[in-house]
Amino acid sequence: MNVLEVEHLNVWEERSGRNLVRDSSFRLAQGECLAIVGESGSGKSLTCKSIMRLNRNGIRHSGRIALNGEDLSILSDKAMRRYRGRRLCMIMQNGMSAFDPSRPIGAHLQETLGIHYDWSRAEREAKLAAAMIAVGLREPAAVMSRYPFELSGGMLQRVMIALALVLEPDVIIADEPTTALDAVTAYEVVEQFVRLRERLRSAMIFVSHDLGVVRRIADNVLVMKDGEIVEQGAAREIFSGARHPYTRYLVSSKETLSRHYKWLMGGVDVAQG
Ligand SMILES: Nc1ncnc2c1ncn2[C@@H]1O[C@H](COP(=O)(O)OP(=O)(O)OP(=O)(O)O)[C@@H](O)[C@H]1O
Repeated sequence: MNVLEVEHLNVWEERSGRNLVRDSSFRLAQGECLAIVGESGSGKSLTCKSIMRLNRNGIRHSGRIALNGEDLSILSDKAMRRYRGRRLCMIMQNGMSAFDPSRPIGAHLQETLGIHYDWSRAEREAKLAAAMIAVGLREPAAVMSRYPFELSGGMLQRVMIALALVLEPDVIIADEPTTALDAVTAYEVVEQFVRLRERLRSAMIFVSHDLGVVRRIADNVLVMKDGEIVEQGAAREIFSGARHPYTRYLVSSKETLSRHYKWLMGGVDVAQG
């Protein structure tokens, strides 16, 4: 069975009636990673936020979004809040905006786990510490005592990945999680996402501008343009034989970045890669 099914998703601005995402349908199987690519403003984030029911006031959506066969649109806001984090986990582009700036990271993480699990404080702390070590944060106690602004972008992304490891959601939605990072840190963070998938076998939506990253992590790719899906299919096929001219344009225009990424990953010669 599919973990997530999105059927005929439409997103629009209430005030003007302007369509922002049109008739979008896709599915996600267990353990699958689906990349959503497309230029800025094509509707990638609104698609993710609609699934999470996190769109701002003034943005409406319709269509069927089902998690393990259960239609999410019939859930109350309270029930949906319980699903967020525990079953649907979103990892944002900017780690800083995901955490409460006025409290140490550990307090925020403890509270999030406390909402979803009946563990004691000591259990929560032990699980968080183990997950932090697993994602390469060597001194969990020190990280937990810091405020968000005291950690780098790469560390904040690792903290969010560690939290996802403990929460074990059914679906992880990562919205451009590496865009704000330098190339080397982005590479390390992508590798943590790869490991996260291997460990949890969760389904994942990975939004990215960087087709090099998409090649590394995605099984399937969905291409958006002006609020519509213009192409979807297996990542290998999209990269080798894209049918839509826009996808071909994306693939060719991102080749330079991909070469740089391959070079970082495996020492492939930039000139040849
Ligand atoms: N709160 C909002 N109110 C009105 N329009 C919005 C709102 N949020 C997004 N939009 C519009 O919806 C369209 C799609 O936005 P979205 O953020 O989903 O794009 P995106 O593909 O994620 O882009 P990026 O790669 O820049 O994040 C854009 O035209 C954007 O201006």
